[in-house]
Amino acid sequence: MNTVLEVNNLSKTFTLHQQQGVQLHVLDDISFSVNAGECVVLHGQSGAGKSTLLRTLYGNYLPGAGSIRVLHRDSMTELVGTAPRQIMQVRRETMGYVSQFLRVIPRVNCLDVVSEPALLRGWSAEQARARAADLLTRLNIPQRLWSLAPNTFSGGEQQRVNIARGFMVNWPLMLLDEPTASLDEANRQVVLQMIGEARAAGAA
Ligand SMILES: Nc1ncnc2c1ncn2[C@@H]1O[C@H](COP(=O)(O)OP(=O)(O)OP(=O)(O)O)[C@@H](O)[C@H]1O
Repeated sequence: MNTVLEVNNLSKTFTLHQQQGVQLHVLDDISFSVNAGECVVLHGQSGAGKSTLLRTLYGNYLPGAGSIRVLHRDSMTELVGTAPRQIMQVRRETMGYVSQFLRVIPRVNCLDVVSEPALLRGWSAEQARARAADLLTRLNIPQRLWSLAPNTFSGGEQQRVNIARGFMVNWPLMLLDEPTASLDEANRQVVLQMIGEARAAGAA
C-alpha cells in the first residue's frame, strides 16, 4: 500500500500573548501514517485538538516541532518549513480540506464557490459548472439557491456547499473536519457515500 501521509513527532503549542503569555500544548509528539484508500478517524473529546491537527496538516498553523510528509507528484514531500508557493501547489493538486464552516466569500455565488477548485486545475467553465451542479443536486441544495452567494444560507446548507467544494476534484488526500456534523440523516448518508466513493478511487 502507498503511504500518502506520514506525520512524525508533531507538536503544536499556542502562546496567548494577550493573555499573560499562557501556553496551550495542544499537539504533543504525534506520529502516524495513512495509506491510499485508508480512512482514519480522529476521535477525541471536544478541545482535544482534532481541528488543530487538521489545520496544522493543511499548513494553516506552523508546528513547533515534527514533520509532515505527503505524497505529492510521486515523491514524499516535506511540508513543514516549505515555501508558501509549494504549499499552494500541494493544496491545488494533492491535499483537499473541508473545514467545519464555509469561509464565505461575499458576492461569489454558490456555483462559483463550488467550481473554484476545478477551475484552478484548468477545467473549462462548462465542465466545472456541470460537476458542481451534479454535486449540489446530490447534496440537496435547491437549484434556486445556486446563483446566490451562500452567506445567507442556513448552517447546514453552507456546510453542504463546503462539502461539494471539497469533493469537486479528486484529491489523493482529503482532510475532513466533522463533515457530517450539522447535517440531517439523508444528507449525512450522501456525504458518507461520497467519502466511500473517494476511498474506492484511492483517496486517503
Ligand atoms: N488559534 C488558536 N489560538 C489559541 N488556541 C487555540 C487556537 N486554536 C485552537 N486553540 C485551542 O486548542 C485546543 C484544541 O482546539 P481544537 O479546535 O483543535 O479542538 P477539537 O478537538 O477540534 O474540538 P471540537 O471537537 O470541539 O471541535 C482548544 O483548547 C483551543 O482553545
